[in-house]
Amino acid sequence: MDTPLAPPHVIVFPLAAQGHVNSMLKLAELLAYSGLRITFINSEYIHHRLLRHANIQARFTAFPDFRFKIISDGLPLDHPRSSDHFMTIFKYVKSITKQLLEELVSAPDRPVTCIIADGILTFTIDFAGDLGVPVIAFRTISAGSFWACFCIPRMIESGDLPIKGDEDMDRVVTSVLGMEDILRCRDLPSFCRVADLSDWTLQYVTTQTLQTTRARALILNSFDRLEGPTISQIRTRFPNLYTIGPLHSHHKSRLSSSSLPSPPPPSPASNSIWEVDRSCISWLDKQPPKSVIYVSFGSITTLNRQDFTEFWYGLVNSGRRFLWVVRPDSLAEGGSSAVPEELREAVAERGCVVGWAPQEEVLHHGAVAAFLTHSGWNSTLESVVAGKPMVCWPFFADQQINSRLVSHAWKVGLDMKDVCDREVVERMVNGVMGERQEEFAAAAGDLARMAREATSEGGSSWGNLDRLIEDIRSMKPSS
Ligand SMILES: O=c1ccn([C@@H]2O[C@H](COP(=O)(O)OP(=O)(O)O[C@H]3O[C@H](CO)[C@@H](O)[C@H](O)[C@H]3O)[C@@H](O)[C@H]2O)c(=O)[nH]1
Ligand SMILES: C[C@H]1CC[C@@H]2C(C(=O)O)=CO[C@@H](O)[C@@H]21
Repeated sequence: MDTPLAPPHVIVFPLAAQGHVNSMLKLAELLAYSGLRITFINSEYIHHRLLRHANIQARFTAFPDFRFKIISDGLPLDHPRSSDHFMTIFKYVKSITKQLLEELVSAPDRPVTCIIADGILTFTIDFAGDLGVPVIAFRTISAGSFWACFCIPRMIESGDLPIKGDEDMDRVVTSVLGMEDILRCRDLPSFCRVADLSDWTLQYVTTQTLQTTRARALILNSFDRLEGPTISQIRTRFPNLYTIGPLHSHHKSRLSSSSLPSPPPPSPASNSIWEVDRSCISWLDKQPPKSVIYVSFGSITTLNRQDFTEFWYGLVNSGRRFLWVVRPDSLAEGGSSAVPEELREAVAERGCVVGWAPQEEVLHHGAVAAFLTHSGWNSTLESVVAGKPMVCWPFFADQQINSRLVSHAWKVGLDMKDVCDREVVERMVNGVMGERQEEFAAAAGDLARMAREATSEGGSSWGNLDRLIEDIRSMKPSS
């Protein structure tokens, strides 16, 4: 009797952060449903939290061929892991990657077909190359943010970078092709805001981005109609490009389709590393339709006491109902996140505060009209799919570009960029909930329809994922 051929084996290697693991685990799950063998490299910190809060044990035991490989991210387990720790993680993970891949590739029972590495960890390409294993890069940010990072050398050559001080921030940037009409200096990724071009983070992000050209292919969590002009530019440099997003919506539509080779798991797929407080859903159930602004700044952002206070006053003074996610580690100085005394009554009447919410469910709730967000790419896509207008307060990295896409490319919301005062919060919340509500809601509804189309059978992202799987199946495993 012939031995059946082993399925292709894909190693998935994300940066150890909620926003990155989220989409890369969704993709890994989709590949597993298509019959591929997966090894998902996870940090110990994230893995323990996923076991506790995201039910991954039950979800992934459904696939006998799905394994987690647990590594350290270089930080002690009790480190708070807010925005300023990435440099340590990048350096540490790079230092262990060679040995890690050698170990995985040498396992005789699981020959490796390819590695899908986070596009911010493209140093993987060198180590994998030595082992004869191809790498596909998956950059978890928007096409626009990826392309701006790719154009950093061009921006330097043309004099767009470095930015020459605060008065330069509104200068239009012309050297990011496809985005000439929308980008100002203040809309570039936050690590471009340095006078010294040898800055470590700027150099790191630029190098990792440029190295993407050496990957076999590039995956982006976006869809063609969302970022058309930029995606066309990217294709000129990356012909083997797979735009397969929004992945959370794609994941849902594939799992509800009848074409799956393996049956889907009984429970919904959450990749949350915090304990979800569902009391906010009961609270939302009691609010009138389209009356609530949902406020969340993702998994990494920290606020200083002053900005935090401005948000409290801005939200209360808007007169709107609000649901605000305040993580236990939201305050930069570790201070108290308590409501200012004089606002207590108003907050009790109109507000709900939780430590972590079931965000996708919240965004789809009928009581929610709009989203005040830090413009992380997952949050932006979740809002797009739910058809909810946004007020953006970008904090760092790619968020500065995403918020500009929201306000100036798609016109589905307003951008507070670089300003955090109570009057602006009040005005913008009332802008999306009141005066310009219909205009923004109509544009957001159109985007949501396009997103659904892209991730339905016959849609662009659906077709691209099929092509990606075929591409992987055509690769020869390492021996
Ligand atoms: O109460 C909450 C708050 C957030 N989330 C989820 O947490 C994720 C947050 O992801 P994202 O919006 O992308 O923000 P970050 O956690 O800040 O993500 C990091 O990773 C992203 C992808 O690379 C980047 O776009 C961001 O700038 C970077 O900070 C989303 O899926 C949310 O649904 C919840 O489930 N409940
Ligand atoms: C700390 C940030 C550096 C770059 C990473 C990133 C990316 O460009 O891929 C996006 O946001 C952050 O998670 C990372």
